[in-house]
Amino acid sequence: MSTIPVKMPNQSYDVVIEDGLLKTLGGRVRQVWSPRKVAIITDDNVGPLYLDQVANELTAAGFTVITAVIPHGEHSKSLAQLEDLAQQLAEASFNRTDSLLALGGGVVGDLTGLLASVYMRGIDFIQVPTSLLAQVDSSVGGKTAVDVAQVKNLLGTFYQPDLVLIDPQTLKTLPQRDLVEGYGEVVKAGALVGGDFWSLILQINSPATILQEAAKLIHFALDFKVQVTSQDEREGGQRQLLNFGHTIGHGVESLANGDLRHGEAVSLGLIAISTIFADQDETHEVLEKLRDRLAVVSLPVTSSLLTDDGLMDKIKNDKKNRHGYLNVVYLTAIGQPKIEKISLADLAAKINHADFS
Ligand SMILES: NC(=O)c1ccc[n+]([C@@H]2O[C@H](COP(=O)([O-])OP(=O)(O)OC[C@H]3O[C@@H](n4cnc5c(N)ncnc54)[C@H](O)[C@@H]3O)[C@@H](O)[C@H]2O)c1
Ligand SMILES: O=C(O)C(=O)C[C@@H](O)[C@H](O)[C@H](O)COP(=O)(O)O
Ligand SMILES: [Zn+2]
Repeated sequence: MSTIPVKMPNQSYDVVIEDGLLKTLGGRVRQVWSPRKVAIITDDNVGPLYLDQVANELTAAGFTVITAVIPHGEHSKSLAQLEDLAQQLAEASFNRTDSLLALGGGVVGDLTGLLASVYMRGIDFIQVPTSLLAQVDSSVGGKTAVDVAQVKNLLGTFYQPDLVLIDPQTLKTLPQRDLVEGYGEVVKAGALVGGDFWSLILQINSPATILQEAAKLIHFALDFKVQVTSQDEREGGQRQLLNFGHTIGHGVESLANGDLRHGEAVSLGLIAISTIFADQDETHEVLEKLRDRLAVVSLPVTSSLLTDDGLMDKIKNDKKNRHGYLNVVYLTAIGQPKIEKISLADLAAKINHADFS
């Protein structure tokens, strides 16, 4: 068992990582919350696997539980789904003293976090991430969102959970495609950090090894994410590093309209931005190292979406577009990230000239 304490400017919370933690979840939640009504929000894949167990744990710990099950997948990160959940809370007479628990992947976590931040102008919530992506990235740091007008995370808030409870055992039921896509975010983080984190990534050569090393990967990724987000919650500086691979990644994810998982889109985005900046021996080396690590687990490293005519239109909608300029992240070496301001026109020209084959 290990606990990573998170100290944000206005709030502190713990990230607890423990095999089998779901079995003691009620007691853990009781340490941070007095008895109250709790709505567990999950999706229709995770619900049948873990909802009864989590609901029973909370009930035994003295909470009054209601449950809401949403359809799985990115399309549930929508205003319609947010409204539907708010309606369910209102019907159950939820008020400001009641709380939410997100049980699922990044979709459930982002949506539940947003709902918690706006329901009656803010109620408490806890993250119980069950996908690799959510355990290494989305459950920590407080970004919440839904997609609107086919723009990723267009409406969202920064809103921190009261607790993050991670049981790596839940990854055993995660379908292989979802395990591997989550690993896309791990490669992103490992490449930013370098050192022992990257050394571990060099040992991963199959989905089975991802699962075997999951606990260590979660620790490495979250140590980094906690350190960055606690110093820069609102993304004015260093937090921009966590967007490595996301400028083009979010663009291709939107273009794919549900056919690419987020981590797969990030994989393409990492390769695309590294290709664009591969103008010296060292940056070429970075590109080849990333390609090798992503391809070894069959993450996508090339796609016709990277040369799609509509890609720049999607990128223009990025919420980090400031008067026609974006800050993008690339690496001069593994563990050596750089943030560079680039105009949309220059980025478009670089994308047009790049060889993404
Ligand atoms: N807030 C953040 O900081 C942040 C960071 C990274 C990504 N994200 C967002 O996270 C989302 C992607 O998250 P995701 O990859 O977890 O997708 P997801 O939530 O859709 O989960 C992937 C799939 O795995 C299933 N699943 C989850 N846990 C399972 C388990 N233990 N057993 C069986 N099936 C399980 C889900 O039902 C779903 O079908 C994207 O919307 C992305 O934008 C947010
Ligand atoms: O926590 C962050 O900050 C990140 O950028 C993590 C990303 O992996 C994540 O996909 C995030 O949701 C992207 O945020 P956005 O602000 O680009 O929508
Ligand atoms: Zn991401």
